[in-house]
Amino acid sequence: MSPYLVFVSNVTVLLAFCYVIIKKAVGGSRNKLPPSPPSIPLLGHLHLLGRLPHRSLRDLQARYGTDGGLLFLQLGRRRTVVVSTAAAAADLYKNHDLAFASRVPSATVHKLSLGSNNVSFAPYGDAWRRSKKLAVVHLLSPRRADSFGPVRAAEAAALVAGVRRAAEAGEAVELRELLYGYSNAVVTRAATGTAGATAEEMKQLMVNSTALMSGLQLEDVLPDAAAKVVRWATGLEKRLDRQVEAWDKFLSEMIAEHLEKNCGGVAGDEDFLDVLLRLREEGNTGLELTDDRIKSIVQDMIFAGTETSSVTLEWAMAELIRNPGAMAKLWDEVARVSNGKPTIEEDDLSRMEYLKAVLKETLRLHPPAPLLVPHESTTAAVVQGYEIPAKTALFINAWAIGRDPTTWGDAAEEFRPERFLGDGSVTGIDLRGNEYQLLPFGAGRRVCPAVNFVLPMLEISLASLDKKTDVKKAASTMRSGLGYT
Ligand code: HEM
Repeated sequence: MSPYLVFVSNVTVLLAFCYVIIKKAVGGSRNKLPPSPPSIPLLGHLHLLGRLPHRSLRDLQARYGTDGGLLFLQLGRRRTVVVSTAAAAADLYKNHDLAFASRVPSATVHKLSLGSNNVSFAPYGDAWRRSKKLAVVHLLSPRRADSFGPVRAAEAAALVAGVRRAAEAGEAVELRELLYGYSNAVVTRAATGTAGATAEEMKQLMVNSTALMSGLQLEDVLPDAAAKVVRWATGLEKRLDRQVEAWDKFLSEMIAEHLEKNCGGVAGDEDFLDVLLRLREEGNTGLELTDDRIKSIVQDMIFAGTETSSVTLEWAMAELIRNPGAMAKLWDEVARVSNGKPTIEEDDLSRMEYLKAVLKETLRLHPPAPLLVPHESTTAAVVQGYEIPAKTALFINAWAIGRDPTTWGDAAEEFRPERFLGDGSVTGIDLRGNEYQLLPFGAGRRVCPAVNFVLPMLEISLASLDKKTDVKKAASTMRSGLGYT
């Protein structure tokens, strides 16, 4: 063979070899990520999210996903994995919980949460672990939750009185406002002992902060430095600074009042702020409880607890009003267990099985955080056979998982508390993240630490809004209606 032919054939073999290697590498790396819809430059898949992202994500999963239950999205700058089935959630929580235990960083949230020195937004690490332990052991333990029984009873009575007043006068009632007022009062009284005008001030701070934190954040699409310039140029940075100052002033006054009040020791039950100040004195949490950290933790509890609880109550009432059969069963149970007593007592709640099923069913269909709070991975992980790189955001679509017909059957979209009762199809499923089919509080390391605290708070208010309260009469004249989205 001529040297020329040898050269040409060698080059051809070499090129073919390179082609195969490159194709394999490119194709292979694409194959290693979960399936993904077509994207557009800069936004990636952001434009596909819509007004109710949990709904859009379920539709995207149905259209582009596979049985693995994972979808890969490029949301602006953020690589994101969405989990939409109980099986994928089980794999993730059982095998990769640690890898995904951090939070997606956000400059706005960091600022408004007073430096993320708290439980909800702290990145995974020693400080978060110690803060979480502190919350679980000292703030939200079953014993501490019990100690707030009188607060729940008083606020449930105020809620009932508000509804009755409206029903008797035949007036329109903003049930949403009353339920928010109830949740806000219980959570702020537990956190700081505060009610009345001060709780109102706190409510205003929360409303303003939520408006600044919700929706698309600049850093989602722009590099950090550019996002900072835009925040400064648009006045957003100033608005954030003002909001942080207002929180800081408010919480500093709160600490000063508590220190003054507690100088001879706390009389009666402690609120969260009392507990944190006492733990600082005792000095054995392994965490430096500076004023700033205490402020951030107290603010975190109020933020995490208020809206979630009031939205749950609102959905429960909405479902009961549009399902009169369920409402009647609940009222029968309340009447039977309370046996003619004028008010419901917390001891009665343990005998109200239908009430508990109503709450489970409400949280199944309407988890107040439908995508939980986004996590972020700190290391690469192989989930359901796909390679997920480090620094990938994770959305668990608890809303879609709660409505998946493979778990919940053909009537998955219907409100049927009976499914959790007797020989119902899913009797044994609980709310604590042990069953990956029902995840309103999340699961694993980042699970909500407040289940003990919040369930009696939700139960006592729902049981108290019984037949005698005339909630139906009041609700039938509701001005704004309940959220049916
Ligand atoms: C119906 C009421 C509530 C629901 C449905 C709920 C749900 C959740 C969810 C989904 C998460 C995120 C889980 C995750 O990241 O995977 C969470 C976290 C958290 N919740 Fe709740 N929550 C409720 C009430 C409360 C209350 C009343 C408090 C405090 C008083 C609270 C404190 C927290 C905290 C501190 C975290 C952060 C946990 C962490 O990052 O490790 N929650 N909650």
